[in-house]
Amino acid sequence: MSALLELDGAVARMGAATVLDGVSLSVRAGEMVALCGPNGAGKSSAVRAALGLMPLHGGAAKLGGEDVDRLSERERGARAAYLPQERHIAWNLPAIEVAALGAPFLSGADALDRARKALDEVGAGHLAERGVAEMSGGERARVLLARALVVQAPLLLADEPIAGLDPDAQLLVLERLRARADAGGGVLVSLHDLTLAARVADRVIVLNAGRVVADGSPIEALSPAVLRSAFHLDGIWVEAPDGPLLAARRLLQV
Ligand SMILES: Nc1ncnc2c1ncn2[C@@H]1O[C@H](COP(=O)(O)OP(=O)(O)OP(=O)(O)O)[C@@H](O)[C@H]1O
Repeated sequence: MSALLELDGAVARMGAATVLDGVSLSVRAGEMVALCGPNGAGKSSAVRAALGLMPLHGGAAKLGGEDVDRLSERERGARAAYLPQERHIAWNLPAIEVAALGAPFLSGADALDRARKALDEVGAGHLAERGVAEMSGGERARVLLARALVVQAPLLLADEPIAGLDPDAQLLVLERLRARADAGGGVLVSLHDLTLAARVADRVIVLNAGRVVADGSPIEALSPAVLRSAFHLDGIWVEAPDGPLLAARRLLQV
């Protein structure tokens, strides 16, 4: 079966900068892949390129085996749900109506029903009637995740979905994404927390300066050498009761 998402030697530039420099990666059904890397490594760019939201200067981006440029926006939307890093919502609508926007092709009642379930799933059922402009950043993040879950596309791309969330909410969100993969969907999630990435993901892809520098099982990909070269960390993995735990300190000299 072909991958749900594929970047094949993707090259992208912004102004004079090359932000993706021959990136190849894939996400298959049933797989949760964490995209890790330091600030500016190209994680958001890779996600956007995969969705056809950033033009490529070389290589290819495919969704469901088809070149993304050949797909209409409606077809892209049916193949992939996208939770962007940006959490701005222009209109002060109740959370349930914002979440229902993830299912524009359903009747109003069905969309609202699905939206209510998704809000419950992310622990935001109590916020359903509240205007999104009257929420904290973390509450709004849950509403936007609910909107992405409402889409029910085979693939879910989430760009730093746990940034700014409290620890319990971080684990809840990752559990929901994990559940998507366990139910047969593909999930690509960018994460800065390497311990959480190692605990939830089947595979970790590390980007640095627009290149893939590791792709493998979490502990393999986040090896001491990669921690050192990509993250400037002196780190080791230790076995803790709930899974691997990264013990790391900054490298003073690289
Ligand atoms: N509008 C822009 N114009 C020029 N360069 C940009 C623009 N947006 C991003 N970049 C550059 O593109 C590179 C990749 O950015 P990207 O947002 O993909 O990184 P990231 O890994 O998601 O970073 P972060 O962890 O900080 O969110 C960075 O070097 C960044 O400075």
